[in-house]
Parts: sequence; C-alpha cells; structure tokens
Amino acid sequence: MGFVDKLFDGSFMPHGHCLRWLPDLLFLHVTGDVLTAIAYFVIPLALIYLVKKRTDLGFNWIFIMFAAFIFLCGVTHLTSLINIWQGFYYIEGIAKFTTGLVSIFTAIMIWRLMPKALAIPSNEEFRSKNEALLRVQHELLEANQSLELRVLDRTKELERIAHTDSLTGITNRRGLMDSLTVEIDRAERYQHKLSLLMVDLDHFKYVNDEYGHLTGDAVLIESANILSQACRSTDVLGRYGGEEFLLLLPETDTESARLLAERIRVDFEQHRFCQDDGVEISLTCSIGVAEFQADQSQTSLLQTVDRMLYSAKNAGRNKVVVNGYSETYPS
Ligand SMILES: Nc1nc2c(ncn2[C@@H]2O[C@H](COP(=O)(O)OP(=O)(O)OP(=O)(O)O)[C@@H](O)[C@H]2O)c(=O)[nH]1
Repeated sequence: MGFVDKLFDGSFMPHGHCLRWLPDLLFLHVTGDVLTAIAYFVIPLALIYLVKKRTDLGFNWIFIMFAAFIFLCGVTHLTSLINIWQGFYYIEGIAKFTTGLVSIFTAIMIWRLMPKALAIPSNEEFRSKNEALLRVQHELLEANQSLELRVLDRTKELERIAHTDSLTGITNRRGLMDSLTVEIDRAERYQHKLSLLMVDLDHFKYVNDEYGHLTGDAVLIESANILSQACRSTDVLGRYGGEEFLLLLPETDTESARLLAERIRVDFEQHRFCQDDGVEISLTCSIGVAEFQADQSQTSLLQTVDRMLYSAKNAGRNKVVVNGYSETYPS
C-alpha cells in the first residue's frame, strides 16, 4: 500500500495527537497555544486599525490581506486545538483550505508588489531630498527678502519722483502741499511760527519768446538754485507752477520772512542769467509774504500769499508785499 493510500484510508494518525496528560507538557502546550491564538486575533485588529487611521499609506490593501491571512491562521490554529477533543475535521479542513487560498494569494501579491515596495525611497534619500528642499526654501526666502528690499527702494524712488519737479529737481506742487499740511499741523500743535513766500519771475514769458523755451528752462533751473541757496535746509522750497515758486519757512515770523524775501528779490535783481552764446539775461521777481494765523486753513493761507504776490505784481513787479504790512518793498 502506497503512502498516499495510507494517508486517506483512516489508519494514518499524525504524530502528536496522542498527547499524554502530563501536567508540565500540558502547561507548555496550553499556554503556548493560548498566547499564539490571542496574537493571531490581536495582530489583524492592529493592522485594520492602522489602515483605518492612515488612509494616506500606499498599498494599504496588503495590510488587509495580511490581517485576513493571520486571522485565518488563528482560526485554523483554534480548530486544530478543539480537534484534540472534538473531531471537527471538516471545519478544520475548510479553515486550512481558506487559509491556504488567502496565503497563496497574499504571497503572489506581495511579489507583484515588490518592485513598487523597493522603489520607496530610503530614509537616507528622504533626508537628502528634505535637505535639498530646505536649501531651496532658504534660497527662495533670501530671494524674496532681496525682492522686498528692491520693491521698498523702488517705492521710495517712485515716491521721490512723484514729489519732485522733473525740470528743476526741487519739490513739486504735490510735495509742497504735503509738506504744507505737515508744517501747518506742527505750527498749530506747538504754536510755532510758519511763514510762506510765493516767488514769481517777472515777465518770464518774454524770456521764452525772446530766447526760446530751452533758455527759459535753464533760467528756471538757475532760479531754483538761487532760491535754494537763499533759504535754510529746514525750509521747504518747491515749484508751485510754471515760473512760480513757494517757500515754506517753519519757525519764521512775518518780519524774518520779509527780510528773506527782500534778500531774494535783490539776489534776482543782481543776478545775470548767462546763455551759451554769452548773452546775459536780467530778470526780477515779485514776492508775496504771509504768516500762518491760528486756525487758518491751508487754502486760506495760500490764497493770502497769492494775493500778496498779485499786489506785488500790481505794484510794478520786483517788489515784496507782506500780509499785514501797508508798505511795499522797496517802497
Ligand atoms: N521754459 C519754460 N517756460 C515755462 C515753463 N512753465 C511755464 N512757462 C512759461 O512761463 C510763462 C509765464 O507767463 P505769464 O503767466 O504771462 O507770466 P510772466 O510772463 O512771468 O508775467 P508776470 O508773471 O505777470 O510777470 C509762460 O510763457 C509759460 O509758457 C517751463 O517749465 N519752462
């Protein structure tokens, strides 16, 4: 009789199923089997818990297959234990068969998964990639910082351009108005003096008509220089209009402003604007002077100083007219 026939004729009794009931032997088997059975059911629970919590993990299904495989191993193990006393061999056979199917399927799938699993970057690769990313992040931060600085510089430059007269390089009307607002606030808050000079070149149209616009421009630039040399660094000089300049004089009362206006008037009177061809141009200016009065609005102050300038023009030009003074200078 062959081995295979012996296996199925009922005479084969696997060795080990005739446990002798020795206490120490029994203790080893029972304790070992119970611990193993517990582990067979706890491990699948742990794997399912992991899959539920970490849905982002790749190849999650392989954990489920392992859980099923280990669970079925547990069932097989348990039925084989029961079968020491009871003869549920069909149940055990079915459990073994199912375990075998799941095991072989898991084994096939794990080999198919192998290339992907091997392709997972190692910790070292992750570390070096992370370092490279940190380096890039650092470079980007630095680039961003230098960009912000450039934007800041550019913004300041644009602000400067927006407040600068392109021809003469001094403050333009917008800059003048901003400064005037600040100076009026300061004068009002600290009850300081503030005076204004409005300077207008006399018969400037004649310069343009006679010598051309380029010469007119050069005269305007030189006039701005004369004015800036005449005033203090704390004063604000700006071009108010075409050939009209405005001087804001903080901490200056009417009399001091009048003296400065008179000096400027004389400066222009004595100055000779030289052309490239050697021709000299004489030019005078008229000046209106006004001191800021408490509670006066910016518009009202400008209207007052403009009125004074108008009076100076009416008085024959090359004159200084001061608000509150009846005299015209020179009389
Ligand atoms: N070259 C030049 N001329 C300018 C500029 N802005 C204004 N003007 C000229 O300045 C002249 C001002 O003429 P008016 O307003 O008649 O004044 P004025 O000739 O100085 O006469 P009064 O002010 O009454 O003494 C005009 O001819 C304008 O064209 C500029 O930027 N460059």
